[in-house]
Amino acid sequence: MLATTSDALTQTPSTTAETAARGAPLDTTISVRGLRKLYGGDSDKALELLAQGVSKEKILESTGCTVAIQDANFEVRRGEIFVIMGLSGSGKSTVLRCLNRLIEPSAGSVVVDGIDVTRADKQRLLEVRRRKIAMVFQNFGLLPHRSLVHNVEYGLEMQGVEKATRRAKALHALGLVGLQGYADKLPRELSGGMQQRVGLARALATDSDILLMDEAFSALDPLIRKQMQDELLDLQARMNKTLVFITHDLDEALKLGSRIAIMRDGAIVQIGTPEEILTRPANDYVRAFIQDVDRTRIITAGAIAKRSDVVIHPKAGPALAVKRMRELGSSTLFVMDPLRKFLGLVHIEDALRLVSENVHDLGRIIRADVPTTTPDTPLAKLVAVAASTRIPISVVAEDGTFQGIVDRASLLACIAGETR
Ligand SMILES: Nc1ncnc2c1ncn2[C@@H]1O[C@H](COP(=O)(O)OP(=O)(O)OP(=O)(O)O)[C@@H](O)[C@H]1O
Repeated sequence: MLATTSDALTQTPSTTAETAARGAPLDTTISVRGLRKLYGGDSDKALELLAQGVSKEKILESTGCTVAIQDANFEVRRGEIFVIMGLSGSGKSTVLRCLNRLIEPSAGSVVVDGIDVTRADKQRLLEVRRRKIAMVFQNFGLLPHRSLVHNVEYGLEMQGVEKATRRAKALHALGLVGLQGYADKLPRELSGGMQQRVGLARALATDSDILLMDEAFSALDPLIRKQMQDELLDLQARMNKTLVFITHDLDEALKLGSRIAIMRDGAIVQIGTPEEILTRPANDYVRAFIQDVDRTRIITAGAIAKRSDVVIHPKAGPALAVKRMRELGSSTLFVMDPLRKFLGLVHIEDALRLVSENVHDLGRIIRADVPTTTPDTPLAKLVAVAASTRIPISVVAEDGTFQGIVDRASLLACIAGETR
């Protein structure tokens, strides 16, 4: 496990005024507009053809330019894990490296916390790279003859941090990734997973708010990879960094991503939360991509809960309850008070009995002992519950408010891969 810290690396003061002035939402930390990258050949001519909608293949033929990014537009929100996913050659690494201008964009803008990186002079760009954006590479990028603590200190040396402070920060960062006690080892004495932790520690030690991670876990074997993913999520929850994470692995993207951008042939074809991508794929390409995913692990009760129709207020009375159930063709109604607090359900037979006994208090027949779940529960966890009862499962938030119901039909539709 990565160690807990009480003094998590602090965020630099936000430049919200600057950001707002540029028209981006306040919680945006990276804003990418009209980004294009062409490699080789006559790029002016190629950009012109690209603007005219000419295909990548034709552009390569007539100008010798490879179009790596066509026209990327996206925002990364502060504190999220923004995953860029796509097959090999789709342009992921190029996009990532344009964010800190390790690769020079051919057109478009990248604004990081109000700083237009694409127009920054050399000095400003160096500052951004040293203090705002750190990078974690797939092949770890460690210096083989330096001890781990010296490797982690490297970025701080570049920042000009004096020796005692950088040693303290490096040791602290090694502790964060669970490598306390390994400070004096050499990289070759560590496993791949441990080496990648050092890569991560080096990025964390710089205090950068933004971490760019390029296929950071792809070189690790599956078990270690899964462990590192869990630990990254844990670390992220405690440190509130902003992460841009590149992967070609859909499962990894779905597991880590607050939002995912799916790339194809240099273009972003969809940006959405894992649930949005699974429930509302933008086109056939995305649909084909996600077809084998176990959707019930990702989609939550809250996402498919039916919110309307099925509720009644406790004061409504049994006659109205019976009428509503007949209109809906349902044998149950879910009762919530005026503050949306969930009270339970009423059954049609009980309501009919009250009507025949001329009793008006619906409260007497509310059944509180019914299956409930929280909105963030993955559907996979509800399958057994749904199989053991005919009553729909009530989705109730932690504060007791009623969010809707999940019935067997919508659960089965989701398991069968039907998108809504
Ligand atoms: N230095 C370069 N010179 C010419 N073409 C390049 C260069 N770097 C990348 N490309 C091309 O740009 C396109 C996008 O490459 P990029 O490496 O960004 O894709 P990727 O999605 O990150 O792929 P991978 O997962 O294999 O790293 C590809 O067609 C690639 O061949």
